[in-house]
Amino acid sequence: MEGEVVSETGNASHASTGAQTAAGHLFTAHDVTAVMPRHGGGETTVFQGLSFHVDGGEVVDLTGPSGSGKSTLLTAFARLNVHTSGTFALDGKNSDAFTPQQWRINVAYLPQTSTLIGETVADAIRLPWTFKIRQSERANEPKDMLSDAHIRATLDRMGCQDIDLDRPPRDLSGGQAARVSLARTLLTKPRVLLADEVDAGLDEENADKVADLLKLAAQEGTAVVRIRHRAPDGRATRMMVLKDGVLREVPLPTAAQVAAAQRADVVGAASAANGASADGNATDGNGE
Ligand SMILES: Nc1ncnc2c1ncn2[C@@H]1O[C@H](COP(=O)(O)OP(=O)(O)OP(=O)(O)O)[C@@H](O)[C@H]1O
Repeated sequence: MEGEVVSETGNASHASTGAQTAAGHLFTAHDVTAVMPRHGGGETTVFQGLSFHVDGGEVVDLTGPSGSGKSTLLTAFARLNVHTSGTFALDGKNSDAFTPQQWRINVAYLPQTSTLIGETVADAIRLPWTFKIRQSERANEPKDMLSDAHIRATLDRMGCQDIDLDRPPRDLSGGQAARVSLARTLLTKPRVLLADEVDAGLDEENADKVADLLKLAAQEGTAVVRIRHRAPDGRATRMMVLKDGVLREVPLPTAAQVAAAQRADVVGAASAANGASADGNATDGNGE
C-alpha cells in the first residue's frame, strides 16, 4: 500500500494522482519518499512515492497518527529534510530552478514553536527582512514596508491589536508569540505556508485566533497546509490523512460534526487541565 493516494470525496479534481497533478496547481509534489536512519543502524522507510498538490486559497488539514510522518512530509515540501526526496514544483516550475533559500521564501515551513529574536516584537518581525536573500525583494517593496506603522497596521488587520510592538518578545504569552511568529512569516508573503501544529498547546481562544490568521492568509491567495491534532475547526477546505505510508483524502466534516467535535475538544481540554487523562483519539477528528 505504500505510496498509494486515495480520494474518498468523489471529487476527481482533488484525487492526487500523478496525472491529475501534472499541471495547473500552485504547488505539486510527486514521488515523495522519506527514509530515516534507525537508531542502532539500518533505515526505515516512513513513506514512499507520495503525491500531493495545493492551490492558493485552500486550507488543507493534514492529520494522522503520531509518527506517521506528517512533519517529515511538510519539511520535505520545504526542502528542509535531508532524509527525504521527491519532485516539487511551484506554478509548474521545478524546485531545482530555485535556490533552497528562494524555495523556502515561497514554500515557508512554520514549526510549532519558533524563536522570536530581537529587543522588541517589531524587531523580531523585521528579522527575516534583514537576511541577504531578501535585499533584492526589499528594493521592490514600498519604502515604509518595515516601518513600525506598517507592521502595526498589518498586525491590526490580522486581529493582533493586543500585541504591543515595543514589548520584548519574551514577555509575550504563548498565544501572542504564536500569532507574532505567524504574522512574521505571513509578512514575507509565502505562496505556500506549511504550518506544523502551530496551534498546539494554545487555549481555544488563541487557537481560534491562529486559525483566523491562516484563513485570512488563504483568502488573500496563500495555499495553507496545516498539521493539526485538534478537533476540526471548520476552516479546512480539504482534509488529508497520512497513515501507514498512505496519504488519503477524507471528506470534510459537516458543520454539525465540527460543532460536536469542538465541544468535545473543549471538554477534553478542561479535563486535561483538571488532571484527568485526556483521550486524544476521541477528539482527533481524523475520522479514524
Ligand atoms: N531526524 C530523524 N532521524 C531519524 N528518524 C526520524 C527523524 N525525524 C523523524 N524521524 C522518524 O520519522 C517518523 C515520522 O516522524 P514525524 O515527526 O514526521 O511524524 P509525525 O506524524 O509528524 O508525528 P507527530 O504527530 O507525533 O508530530 C517517526 O518514526 C520519527 O521517529
